Amino acid sequence: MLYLIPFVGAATVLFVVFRRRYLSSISDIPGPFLASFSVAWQLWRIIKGDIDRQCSKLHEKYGHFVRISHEEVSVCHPDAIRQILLNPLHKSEWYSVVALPDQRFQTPMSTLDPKTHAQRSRNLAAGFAMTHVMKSEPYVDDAIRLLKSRFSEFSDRKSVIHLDHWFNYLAFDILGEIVFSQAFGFLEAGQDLGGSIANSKALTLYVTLAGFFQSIHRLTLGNPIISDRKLMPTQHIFDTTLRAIDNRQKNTQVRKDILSLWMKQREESPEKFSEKELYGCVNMTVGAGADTVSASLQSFFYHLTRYPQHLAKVKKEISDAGLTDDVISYTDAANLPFLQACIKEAWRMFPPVPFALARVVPASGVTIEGHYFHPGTKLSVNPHVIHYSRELFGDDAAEYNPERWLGPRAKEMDRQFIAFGAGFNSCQGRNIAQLEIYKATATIVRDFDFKQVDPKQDWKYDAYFTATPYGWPCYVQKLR
Ligand code: HEM
Repeated sequence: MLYLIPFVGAATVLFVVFRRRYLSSISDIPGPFLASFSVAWQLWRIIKGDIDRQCSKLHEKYGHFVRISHEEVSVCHPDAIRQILLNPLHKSEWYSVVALPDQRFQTPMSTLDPKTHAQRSRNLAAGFAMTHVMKSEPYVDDAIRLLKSRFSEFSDRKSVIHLDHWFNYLAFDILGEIVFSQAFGFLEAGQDLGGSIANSKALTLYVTLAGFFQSIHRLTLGNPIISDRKLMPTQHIFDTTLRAIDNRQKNTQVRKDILSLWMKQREESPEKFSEKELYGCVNMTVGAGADTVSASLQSFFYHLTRYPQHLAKVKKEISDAGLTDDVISYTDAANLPFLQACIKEAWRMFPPVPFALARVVPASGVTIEGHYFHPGTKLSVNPHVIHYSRELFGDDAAEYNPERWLGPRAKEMDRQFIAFGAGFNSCQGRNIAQLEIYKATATIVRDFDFKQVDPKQDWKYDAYFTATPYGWPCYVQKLR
């Protein structure tokens, strides 16, 4: 009888493959062969680091709907954002993995249903509110001032600078100030202290893949027994968070930072905000708020060095506005329309989260362009795919053209702009990101010029859940 086992195993696999490929409610949706019966295509493209570009190519070939796994359809359609992200639908199981280091550390991001998500988000709202974030502006100024002085050193020495490193140091240090009342010290040290930045890339790849294997993840590396022994690959970022909390306790000059507001919230309603949840949320904030900002700043300068006409125009706008403060204020930067268009276009060209934001079709089903999707199907919207759609952004969608945000179609395109996601799960740190990015771009573009060591060399990046470019060394020249 034993000799039958391989045959029964093979027959079962063939049956599952046949059923998924030919008898599923999404069998009529085109896509790669592997995706018609498994998640193998997604895993392979994530490991290759090009899932965003591959998805865009497939939409170019097949149109509005592409089957990217046996149970998931990527949608690139004028109604996609309204029907899928704003609806609001439950998030796919994938998101559970972002409870780090294990499932006891729940956050809004790891929460799948919109109701519980809203309740968890309320705990964090005061800390992320613009009125509170703005109180940190002087400390953001300090960090930008320090970055300027480090850039000046590179300029004086005429040595090569890697902006991916320096923008990450800036973003981490600002997070430290805003969340823990103290910079992490990356800018001061001029290096990746403790390998935090290098590790966060490995962590992102691990998390992006582990999201497809929740049960295995929870039984193995995402198991409390493992995480309590600090053996998790995700441990590094958690250690960074714990160290920052520890240092904050010793700090006699703690301000009313984000952590103080969240701790107050927990004191008032401990039943609604557990200690583990608080730690999870701090961890999520540190994890979400550095690479994304570094990617945004890089995209701004990378594209402007390649489009001198836009660079000249943004410099002129700042000069005409007579902004002479050593660090330009948030309000002044927010009032420069062309600068704002350049920033937005940088986000459009390079959304720092270039991954399928997947939601689950509810019992009532979802119909898009007459196509009925059955309950349980995963529908996803990928910011990169949407932003590069010629149907949504015009024939020049692949071109960096900030003028598009000042033209007659700007409002219409704005509805398709999803660098920060959309709906209940959209980015809660957007105010912080905007504060630092508006100020840093305005100040640095006014005070420095960058030239790529090899102007023909494209940057590199690996698209996991987030993506941060690298590999475009520059020379920097101080202007004032
Ligand atoms: C330009 C920089 C940033 C971009 C483009 C960005 C983009 C995003 C995107 C696309 C999502 C997920 C949406 C989804 O899954 O549907 C997200 C979630 C999130 N981001 Fe950001 N982000 C940025 C910076 C930040 C910063 C600086 C922080 C905090 C300091 C932050 C905190 C968060 C949090 C907490 C979530 C989870 C939201 C939730 O599930 O309720 N982000 N972000």
